[in-house]
Amino acid sequence: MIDQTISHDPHALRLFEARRKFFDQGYGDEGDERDHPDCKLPHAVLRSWQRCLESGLDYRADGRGDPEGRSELAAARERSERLLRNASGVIEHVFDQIRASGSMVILADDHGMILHSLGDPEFFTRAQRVALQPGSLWSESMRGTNAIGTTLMEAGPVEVIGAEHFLDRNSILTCSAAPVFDPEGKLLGVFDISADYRNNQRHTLGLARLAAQLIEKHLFEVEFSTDILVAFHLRPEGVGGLQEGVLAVSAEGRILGANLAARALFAESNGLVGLDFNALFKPSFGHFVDRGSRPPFLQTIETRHGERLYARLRSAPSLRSNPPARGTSSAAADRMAFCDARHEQRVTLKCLATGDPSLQTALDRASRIMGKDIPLLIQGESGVGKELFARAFHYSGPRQDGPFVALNCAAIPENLIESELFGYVGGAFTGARREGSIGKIQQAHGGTLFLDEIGDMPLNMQARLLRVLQERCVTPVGAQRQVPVDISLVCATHRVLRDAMRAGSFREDLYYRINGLTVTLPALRERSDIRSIVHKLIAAEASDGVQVTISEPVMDFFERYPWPGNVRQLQNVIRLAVALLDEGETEIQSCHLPEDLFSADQMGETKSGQEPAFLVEASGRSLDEIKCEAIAMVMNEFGGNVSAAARRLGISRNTLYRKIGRMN
Ligand SMILES: Nc1ncnc2c1ncn2[C@@H]1O[C@H](COP(=O)(O)OP(=O)(O)OP(=O)(O)O)[C@@H](O)[C@H]1O
Repeated sequence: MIDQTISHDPHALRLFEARRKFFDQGYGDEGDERDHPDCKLPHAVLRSWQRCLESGLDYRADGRGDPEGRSELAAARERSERLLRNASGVIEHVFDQIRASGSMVILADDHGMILHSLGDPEFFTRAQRVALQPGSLWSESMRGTNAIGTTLMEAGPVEVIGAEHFLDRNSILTCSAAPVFDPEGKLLGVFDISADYRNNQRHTLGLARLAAQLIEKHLFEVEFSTDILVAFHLRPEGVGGLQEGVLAVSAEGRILGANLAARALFAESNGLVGLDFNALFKPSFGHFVDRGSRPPFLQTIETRHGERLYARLRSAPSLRSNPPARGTSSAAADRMAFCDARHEQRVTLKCLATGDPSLQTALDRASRIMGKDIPLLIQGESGVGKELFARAFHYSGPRQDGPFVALNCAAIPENLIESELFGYVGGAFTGARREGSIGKIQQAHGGTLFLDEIGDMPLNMQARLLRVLQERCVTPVGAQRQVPVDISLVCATHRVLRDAMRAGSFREDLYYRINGLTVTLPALRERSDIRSIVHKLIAAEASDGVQVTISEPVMDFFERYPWPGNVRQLQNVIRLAVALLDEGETEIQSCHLPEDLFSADQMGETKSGQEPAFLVEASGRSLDEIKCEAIAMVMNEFGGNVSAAARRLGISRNTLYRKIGRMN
């Protein structure tokens, strides 16, 4: 049963003793300490031995099992094409790391058939003696306890060293394996590293696990490249690492896929796929997306079981083109709810007219080019409503029954922009969906294509886009033929494109092609219709039938505040205020406003003693007046109680005394 080589190895001898106990007396000592003097067997190994014994397998059996024929291997590879495609890079990478260590890297399918292997030549020959080669089946029922087959049975990483293999003949091996799951939690196969028993290295199991995780990560990112990804971890620094949990979520907030860490965190018995984001987390999906789309991108969220996580929203191209239905996402609902007809999905330019002259000019000019083949370029700071304007332009014109398709050029990785915009044919590149994919340009056929943050489009894409606009045809990646497209183009940017042109990051010819008409939307602080917007936003946020009003001091403060985040910020402030109203309370007062609206920073109390950037920007508008206003309002609200007012304002009592002194 044991050869000369291992007879000098204390571990091997203890293992030999353990085998004797198990096979002769029918029991074994379980434990996780392999080096324990009593040679405790790892739980997984002992469980496997028991299974093998119960199935009638004989440990002395030859069990070699010739490799299946070529056609079986080809069929298995075909069946596992998705696994092979996503694993090939990892196999090569890991093999590079362990080259010349007398090891072999193996990928097996979910039946235990070896699909692919890379190994050092000297170990290859030994491995072949036990049929460790492509086409061989290493299921537990076929070959007893072994890392591949036992990993499949245990659905977790397993290391099987020397005589822990059930069959005597396999005791020349040491094998470490980890399962690979698809984003739905289905076991796809096993990543294994095998070597001569004498070359056993402690860290090999860790390497196999890491490799399996890398394959899963790759698979996840490729399969959900066009969906919304939510990455999270218990610690902020864990987000972005290999241990992060990742969920792929549809625009409606439904879970489409979950990686292993996410599945482990929730441990839902029926899996996570198909569940609603809102059933797992607070805040709602809409709030999460809304907050996660702007700095600071890392936010805290809570699971429904009260666990606090750090989370980040990753590429969400599909969100903008397919906004969630009202009730599932407040972000999308915001966009829809702006007209008085609150359930109106199709906002029009008319709805946006709330009395500000410069906005009115933009609306008038845009109306004039409606239905004409003139591209529209919308400029303005972040949050002023450029996308809403683009939607309104689409739904006010003759293409309103066609699609409105949006792509945020800043929100998707550079290497995905091409396939997102132009689409691709099946097999065009590694990771491409077999059936290919239709790009945004083609999706917008008969309607409007909205390219947000066009200033962030990579230069090579700019050249291709220009060609599409000139030729009115698109060529998907890998396709031989052009497809004619009929689109109306609306672009938006918060950058000054002329500066980008001068800096060489934006093509001049494209610039002239996209700005048939340029409109610039005013920053909120420059608008004269803040009151109307506030009323409309309150109406959109308040629940049906409840008439919410706003106190005059708060409205006054709103009119003077510089709103660095523009309408988006105002909308968030109002949403919070409405949510903070007590039952029966119908008036928004300063106590319903977020504290950071008055924070020390915003009151000009920065460490350097300088005004924060947005206050400097608004310097033409009497900052002192704004500060005094805020202080007076809060002091008034707390009946002159300085301590309470200072707490509310987020500044110290001394600072508040000083400020009041200066005001007087
Ligand atoms: N005139 C408006 N009336 C009501 N709500 C508005 C208005 N303008 C913008 N909003 C709301 O403010 C939020 C931000 O608007 P939008 O996304 O259109 O801005 P943006 O300028 O495209 O921002 P970014 O440059 O950051 O993409 C949205 O929720 C939108 O519904």
